Amino acid sequence: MIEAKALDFRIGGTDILRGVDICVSKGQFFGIIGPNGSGKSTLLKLLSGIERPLAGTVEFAGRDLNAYPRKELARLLAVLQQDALPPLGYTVREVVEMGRYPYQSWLGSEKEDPAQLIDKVMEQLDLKRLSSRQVAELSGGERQRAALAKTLVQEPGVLMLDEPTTFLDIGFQLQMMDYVREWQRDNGLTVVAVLHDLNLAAQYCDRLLVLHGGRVAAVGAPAEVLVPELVEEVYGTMPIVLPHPDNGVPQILLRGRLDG
Ligand SMILES: Nc1ncnc2c1ncn2[C@@H]1O[C@H](COP(=O)(O)OP(=O)(O)OP(=O)(O)O)[C@@H](O)[C@H]1O
Repeated sequence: MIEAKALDFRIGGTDILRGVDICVSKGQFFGIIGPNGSGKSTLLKLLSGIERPLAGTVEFAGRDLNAYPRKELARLLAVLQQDALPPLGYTVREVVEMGRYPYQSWLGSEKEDPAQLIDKVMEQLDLKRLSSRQVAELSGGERQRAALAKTLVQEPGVLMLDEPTTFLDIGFQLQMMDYVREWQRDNGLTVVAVLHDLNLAAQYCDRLLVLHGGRVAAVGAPAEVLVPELVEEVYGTMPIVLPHPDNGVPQILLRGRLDG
């Protein structure tokens, strides 16, 4: 579904990404992890076409990303960036409706009325009671849900998420990830997510790519990637890794320097 080869990216003479390959199959939940500054958000920008690589190629379904007309790409791909909502003057419903832009004619109308779809997504994300509230008045978790609803009504085949759980408490973190997984399973959505929380990444992702200093340090299933030696090499701290009692995926326990 998504294939990027030999991606290089540089800012002001500094290498940010070097020789990054990534291959994501249709319907996969793919996680990008790595320490601060390792290039995760930059990689997501290259994969979504927000930035162009200095060298290398990005293809969606065998076609170069740059060959897609803008609206066609917007029907295929939705990106949830951090704090992506317009700050002022819109209600939650209006913001969610903006997700239908790729399907509208230049007059702003659609062939089929999207109201039912919008209602369904708002219902699923528990946004109906917030429908006429201004987005500026929402809590962090409510804003994240509204932003996710906007991307889901876009009915994308591919959803890219940049740290979608930042600022959310553990209840909302799980809720957010569960919503995305539900869509992934029910609608065959392909998900590429930059995640900081390694335990969430292990729970939800089919595959993980680890970036370290702008290069790929490892790629594979969570159990192949989240091993103590690699975590120590990349993050500089030696954790305890245990299988989750529910499903056996690796979970990380941190050790303070003075512990043990
Ligand atoms: N506009 C910019 N100008 C200069 N350097 C930049 C710019 N944008 C990113 N960088 C640098 O590129 C590197 C990778 O940044 P990026 O945001 O992709 O990392 P990240 O892995 O997403 O980090 P984090 O986990 O802290 O969000 C960092 O060293 C960052 O300082």
